[in-house]
Amino acid sequence: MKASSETTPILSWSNITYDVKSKQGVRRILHNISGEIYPGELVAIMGSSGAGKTTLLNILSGRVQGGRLYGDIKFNGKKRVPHTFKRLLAYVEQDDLMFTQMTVKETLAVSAQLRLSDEKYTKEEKTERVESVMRQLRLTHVADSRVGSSSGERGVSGGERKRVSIGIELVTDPAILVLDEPSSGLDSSSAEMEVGLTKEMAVQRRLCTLMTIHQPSAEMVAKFDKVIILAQGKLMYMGRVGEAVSHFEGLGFPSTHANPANFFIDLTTIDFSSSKAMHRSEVHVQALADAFIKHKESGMAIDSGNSTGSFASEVKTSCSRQDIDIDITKEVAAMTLYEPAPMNSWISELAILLKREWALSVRNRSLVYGMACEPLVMMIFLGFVFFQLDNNQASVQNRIGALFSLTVSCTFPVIIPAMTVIMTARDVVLRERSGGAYRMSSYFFAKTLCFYPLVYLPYIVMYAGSYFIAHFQYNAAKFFIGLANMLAILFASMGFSFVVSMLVRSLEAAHIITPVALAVLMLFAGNMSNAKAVTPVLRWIKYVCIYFYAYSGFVQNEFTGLEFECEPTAAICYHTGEDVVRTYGLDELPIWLCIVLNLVLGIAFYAIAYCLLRWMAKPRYLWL
Ligand SMILES: Nc1ncnc2c1ncn2[C@@H]1O[C@H](COP(=O)(O)OP(=O)(O)OP(=O)(O)O)[C@@H](O)[C@H]1O
Repeated sequence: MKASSETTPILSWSNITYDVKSKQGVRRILHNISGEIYPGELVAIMGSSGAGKTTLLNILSGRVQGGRLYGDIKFNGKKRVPHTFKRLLAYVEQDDLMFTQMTVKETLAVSAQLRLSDEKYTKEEKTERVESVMRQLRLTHVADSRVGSSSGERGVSGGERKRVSIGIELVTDPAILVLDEPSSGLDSSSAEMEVGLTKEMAVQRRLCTLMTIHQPSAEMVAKFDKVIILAQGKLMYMGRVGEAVSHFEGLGFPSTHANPANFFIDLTTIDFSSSKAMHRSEVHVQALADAFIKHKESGMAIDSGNSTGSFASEVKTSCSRQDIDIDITKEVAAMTLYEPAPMNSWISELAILLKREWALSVRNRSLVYGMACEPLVMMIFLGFVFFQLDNNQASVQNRIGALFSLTVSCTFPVIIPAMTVIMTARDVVLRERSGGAYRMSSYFFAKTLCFYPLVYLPYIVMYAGSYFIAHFQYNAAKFFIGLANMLAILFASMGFSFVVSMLVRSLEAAHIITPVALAVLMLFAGNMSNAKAVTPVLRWIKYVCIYFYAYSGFVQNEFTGLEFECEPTAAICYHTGEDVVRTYGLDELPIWLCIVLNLVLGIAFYAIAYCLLRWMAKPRYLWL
């Protein structure tokens, strides 16, 4: 594709300079980088590891966070407006962040349904868009296969998965496609196919495509319209591949490689083998950067006859001829809290997300079986360890133990799996959110609503089963009050799992922190310590403790109205259930208030989790 000189570049940037703070002071990551891309061009950013490829890509995509950014970026010749620009730019991340249990077609369909406006596209048009993207990306034959993952979950191949990632973005019909290392983790033929298809789309859709790439094959390089070569954050070259080779040859570095990419990388890689070698290659890179500035300024290739040999030897011996950093355009990027505008109504988002979340939940076999089996196992043990409780003094201890086990079983087995599921999905959700796919509130509702049937149904069976097997007080009112108490602690437990999922960064850390936090809270339930005799300074904890309210509710509900036999030899004898409740200090709050307070705690947990999710998902980008 030939870029016509009379068209305006779709994206142009000048004097991009990016600094970050490091222990040694300010570190310059990019130095005065300028360039432009025209519609229909496929441009590759190349350079060795740490050259600044991803940083440049992120800056141009408006995704850089932190640090100080200078320069100027224009979209279609004008200053970029975050809302318009972000809608027209599609960013494909290096890691394929997708829901592994969804099929290829479902994944693309959800993206189209959420990200294409209902006002502009009919359902049929959205479906046709998905079909056309699948055809274009050669995904039709795997349309109904699960996406899977590279870490063992069965699904499509690595190349197909990468193409699904691209498809998710392409269904929105962007003007600019940005890909971070699209070939990483792929074998050479898949990587070539990837670049080939990207080139095809660039031509067919007049899509401007910018990608970072490490070490492309000669066949891949031949498909690039232009290359941007970076080293140490400095621009070594930007332009056509063939001209790049002659540019460097003109500077006295003849290519000995069949693959131009290897030549560029060899020429611009910093040699870290010793401090002397490092200094030498830094001087070399600086000289190449200066030479390119000169090349651009003169507007023509350096006459090889004049400079062959002399430039190369100059590079080897001298320091930089000009400090390219002194000419920074002092336009500093401001932090923008870019909130992508939703494409569709809240209800329509909720309906799409509910369908997807439900499909994800029921396809997660370990979650479904785990959630169903754990309460049933608990029911059998609770029922038969405390089988047919009677009214002797031993039954007091058994009731106390059974009710505490019931309380605890409504926390750990719910919180840990729910937390794992929420945290595993978090990165995909944040990716979707950064593309403006939906509001966080609709996602939050869909996620919570899908958990309820999975959790509540098995627990209701567990409660009813253990109630009758253990023979708690047979009384309809008591049965339903106990059930309400259990549903309240389950509600609070799920809220708790959301808070931990939003508060803790890594799943490993969450798996350590959560059991410790729950074990501490358990001390305040009123079983291990007397609810009224806790160390005064720590007593407030019981009022934010889901165990305390639930246990208090269960104990009062079961014990009130019971009378116990007193054996003549018994050292301690409880005559009535009320005596037990009083002795344990669990008569402080009426049962209805215990239920209400657990619901209030649950609502508070959900509210905190929602605020944390919104805060986490709110993109804070430096914007030029
Ligand atoms: N926010 C930051 N804080 C500190 N250092 C940073 C930051 N962003 C980038 N860097 C550093 O800047 C350099 C360039 O990083 P970048 O990820 O852009 O390189 P790259 O060319 O994409 O490398 P690779 O091919 O290995 O991914 C690296 O040394 C990196 O550690």
